[in-house]
Amino acid sequence: MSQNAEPTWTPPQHPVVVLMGVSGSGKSTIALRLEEATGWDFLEGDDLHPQANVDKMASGTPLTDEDRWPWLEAIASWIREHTAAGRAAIVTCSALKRAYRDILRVDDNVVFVFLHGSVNEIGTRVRHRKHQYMPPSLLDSQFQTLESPAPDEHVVTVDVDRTPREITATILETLHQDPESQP
Ligand SMILES: Nc1ncnc2c1ncn2[C@@H]1O[C@H](COP(=O)(O)OP(=O)(O)OP(=O)(O)O)[C@@H](O)[C@H]1O
Ligand SMILES: O=C(O)[C@H](O)[C@@H](O)[C@H](O)[C@H](O)CO
Repeated sequence: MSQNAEPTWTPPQHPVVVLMGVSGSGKSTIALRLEEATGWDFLEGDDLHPQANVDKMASGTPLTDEDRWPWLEAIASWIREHTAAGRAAIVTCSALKRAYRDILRVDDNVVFVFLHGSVNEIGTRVRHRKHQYMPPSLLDSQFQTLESPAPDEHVVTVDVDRTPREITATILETLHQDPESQP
């Protein structure tokens, strides 16, 4: 794990954790584990894609910025409701570009966790899974679009070459939550 935040960084008391990364990096897998461990509200960001976006991806065409803006705004609204209410939460969203993350970073309660892996490693995973609409052929464009978080974004980066349990424990420790709370 590399923690890009300053050494003195303390997690917010009621964080909204955005699990980001390319398709197949493990966002949903880790989010479900975090949800089980913490009981925090959970949004699968893909559930807010309009049908046109889903159809486009299913046909093997990458989304454009224009396709993504309204989707990102919808996720940001959900995040804002939670930070305003002081409710901790977990969200999955690819958030591939900095401009996308800037929309989601509604205030200091938002903590991005970047699930980082190589195209080979994640490629093997997506070829071996079944997904409702996302074809493995779109993985290259996901990596081409990805802007790795810059140090000043204070994103927590976690390598995905470990078990989901280990990755989740690392994230819980970073958030000052009990890693033993995982079922
Ligand atoms: N740490 C891990 N080790 C091994 N396999 C993993 C790990 N994390 C996830 N996987 C597997 O990799 C595949 C992709 O994971 P997952 O669906 O959670 O990714 P995702 O980022 O949510 O993908 P998408 O954005 O396309 O929905 C799944 O088959 C999952 O079981
Ligand atoms: O920004 C994007 O291109 C999309 O969010 C994709 O990442 C897909 O939604 C996801 O990978 C499928 O699950």
